[in-house]
Amino acid sequence: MEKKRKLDIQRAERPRKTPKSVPFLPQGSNDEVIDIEVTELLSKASISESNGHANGPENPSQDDASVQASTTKYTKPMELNQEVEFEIIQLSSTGDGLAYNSTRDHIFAIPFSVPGDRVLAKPFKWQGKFTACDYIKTIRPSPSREGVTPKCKYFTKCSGCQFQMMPYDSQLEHKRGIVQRAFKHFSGLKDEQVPEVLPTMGSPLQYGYRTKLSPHFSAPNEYGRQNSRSVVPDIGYNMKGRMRVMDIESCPIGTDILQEGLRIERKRVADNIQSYKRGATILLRESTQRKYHDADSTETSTSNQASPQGQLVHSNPIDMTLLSEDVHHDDNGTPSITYSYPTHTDTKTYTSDSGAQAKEYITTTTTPSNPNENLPPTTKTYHFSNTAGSFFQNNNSILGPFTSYMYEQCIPKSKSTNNGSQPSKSPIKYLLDAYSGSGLFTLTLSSHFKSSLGIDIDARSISAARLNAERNNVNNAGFVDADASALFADVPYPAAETVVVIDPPRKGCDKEFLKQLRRFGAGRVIYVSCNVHSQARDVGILVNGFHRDEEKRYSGDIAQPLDQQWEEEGLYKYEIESLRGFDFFPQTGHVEGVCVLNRVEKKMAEGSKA
Ligand SMILES: C[S@@+](CC[C@H](N)C(=O)[O-])C[C@H]1O[C@@H](n2cnc3c(N)ncnc32)[C@H](O)[C@@H]1O
Repeated sequence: MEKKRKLDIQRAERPRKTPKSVPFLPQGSNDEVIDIEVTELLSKASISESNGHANGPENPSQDDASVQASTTKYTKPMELNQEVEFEIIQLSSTGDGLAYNSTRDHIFAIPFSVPGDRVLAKPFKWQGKFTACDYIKTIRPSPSREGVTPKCKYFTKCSGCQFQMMPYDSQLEHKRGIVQRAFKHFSGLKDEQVPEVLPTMGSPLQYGYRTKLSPHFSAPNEYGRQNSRSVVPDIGYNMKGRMRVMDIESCPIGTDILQEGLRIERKRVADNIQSYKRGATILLRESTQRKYHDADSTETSTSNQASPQGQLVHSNPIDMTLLSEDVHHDDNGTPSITYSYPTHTDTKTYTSDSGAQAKEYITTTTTPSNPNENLPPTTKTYHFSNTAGSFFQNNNSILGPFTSYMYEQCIPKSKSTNNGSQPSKSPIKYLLDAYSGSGLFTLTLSSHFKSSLGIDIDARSISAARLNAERNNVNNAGFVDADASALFADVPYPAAETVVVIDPPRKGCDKEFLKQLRRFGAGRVIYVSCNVHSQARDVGILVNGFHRDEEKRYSGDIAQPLDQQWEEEGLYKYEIESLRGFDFFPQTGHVEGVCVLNRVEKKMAEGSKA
């Protein structure tokens, strides 16, 4: 009986089947993001039409127009699969150029195009309000493309990169807009609750930066396998807009050693194709071994105790001026590349074994908190080893500036935030690192704190984090291998003196985690995310306790109380101090968001919490 009741509940909670004109769109997915932006564009067109129309309503509000646009039954705008010319008017957060049809009541989404372009494209998938198109060619390029040549021969076919035709500054500015729109559409917050988004921090490397590649292939041809023929499938990435793999021999956003690895692993698969019954993904992960010139031995041959000869935490400034680069293949054809710098040499290798160890170095640079002291910036180099198949950030070149930024953000600098209220008066002395992985933040931020605690659900990452703490001589950090929401079960730190760093996977935090965070009431929160849409939703919950209501979205009412009980229990709320994007993935449409929040002090005295 109980079992049947459960099943009924599950059924009732499943998304209801919606009419074709209102498809169910997974929250924060690319489909939902483009749907919202297309709706907005159609609303604009409908407002300008109405304003210019003698019998139209006088000054209809934006909301009226949204409702109108969202409830219309859409008709297919044209036969698909024929080539048409379009004028691009806007770039969506999903990286598609958007164009109106001639009657401005339908949108076409054309990848690899920018506003100002006139392009030839082939509509292939009607999706109600808009139609997805294949890019064919640019007929009249926008002036903004001038001087930019895509570096990849697969660009405009492969789904990996969207922006190789854009100047890098424009990519960064566009990503700032993505963060802005994410908070406008997904947080449920009022404009005055969201500060101006700071300029996107660029990546030092804009090509050759990815330290992990994962090309894949579909099931090898059955006929070939049965007849012992070598029929090698395409090995690479999905074609843009299709679930079909295209053959990719090189990927210029990958690091040099991974280009070598890609060539070798493609050949390995081709030579052994008879042994594959199914498709597979190939892991390629870079690993670095560093030798400092001021130490007489490499790190791995020294003990874990810092010694003048073989320092594990390298505190002297390092000079990254490249002096020479030497590609080497050993007798088995295994490649390595040695890069020489004035202070050290880095030897890069790659692994395709998800259980092998991969190693990276990250140098944080921090300026003294009191500018009057006139002290030089302090640099510290950490090294991280982790299992190649576990999570680690994929762009090493930005991790130095990024962790330095994170370091600066841990402690509030000014007495008031841009919203005019005050950050916690209690000094921040403790760090809780939720979704810590192998300890990137727990360790690089550790010198700020009396004590730090990292938590991650991946046991392999937590073992790596403990070893990384030892190897980097970080003695004030502990790690727990558990679900993030367990973090608040028995926190040893006073809430007002604690900063919580959150860096969840793309789907964001679950409600239980956010509820517990608001109950604990950490003095400061830094929310890092590779999906600014789920980040905006979660930040909305921290700030207002409100969330977007899926059912009501189409009637323009997106902010609903999450849970009356939360409000009655008087859980802490937050306000946003700053918001900024980081370009972890140049040439692609992705942006990493960092949102810094302060606890709002309760009006009534609640001494026991703080
Ligand atoms: C985006 S990664 C961030 C890792 C780390 N902060 C870093 O930058 O290297 C997200 C991490 O969340 C972990 N994770 C996923 N679901 C989790 C959960 N429910 N509780 C705790 N950790 C989780 C994953 O194992 C992964 O290490």
